[in-house]
Amino acid sequence: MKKIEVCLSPELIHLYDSRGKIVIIVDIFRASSTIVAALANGVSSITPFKDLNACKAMQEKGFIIAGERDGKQAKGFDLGNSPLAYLKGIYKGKELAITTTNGTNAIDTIGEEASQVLIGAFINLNATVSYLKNTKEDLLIYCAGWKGKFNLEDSLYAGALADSLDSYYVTECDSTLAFRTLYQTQRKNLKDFISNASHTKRLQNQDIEKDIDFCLSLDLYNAVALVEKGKIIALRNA
Ligand SMILES: O=C(O)[C@H](CS(=O)(=O)O)OP(=O)(O)O
Repeated sequence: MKKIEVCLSPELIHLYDSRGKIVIIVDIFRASSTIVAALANGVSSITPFKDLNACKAMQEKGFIIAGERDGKQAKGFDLGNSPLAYLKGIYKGKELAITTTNGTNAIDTIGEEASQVLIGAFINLNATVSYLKNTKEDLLIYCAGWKGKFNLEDSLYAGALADSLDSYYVTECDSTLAFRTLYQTQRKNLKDFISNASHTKRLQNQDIEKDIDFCLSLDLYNAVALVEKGKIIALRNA
């Protein structure tokens, strides 16, 4: 049977072997939610960058550029890191380049040894669950955390995904067991529970409560986000 594991922070990723596995990267506040929202609202592809200047240079190539550092829109960029910026198909058909504090950094650390790399968010949880049910490989859920530290919202997403896939995978991984159980106890109270998280408080100070609320909404979209040859694209479930 397939196996599932959860890596709670980029500082721990060297302890995991991603060879031949599906790796799903999660950064609920806000990069992975923003990536899924952008693709579901018609952005044709998203190229993630670790480096701010490399991302900015993509503007000359006709890309829309989104840049965020410490929760704020980076200087000279078209957009910051808000998923709400992509609603109503404003950027439909456009190519996007994006760099964020934690999320695109985590994407950068996963090499080509993984069999597939997905990007996960609560807003497409069920779509990702349906997709993964039909795959053969083991699964590694990789939480982007905050500046190397563990965070609650990414870990609870990992618990939600593990819980939804319970009959499809086995696990000997303690972080999977811990967060599946925490999700089961908090699932009816998820928004309130995560509102205590450090990252929620940090972003609330930046007046982006609407983003937080959006990122914690379940199953708004049926698109699955897949990294392919350095770009993130949408797969739509049948
Ligand atoms: O803008 C965000 O949501 C965060 C910024 S911060 O590090 O939490 O201040 O970036 P992300 O890469 O999406 O975690």
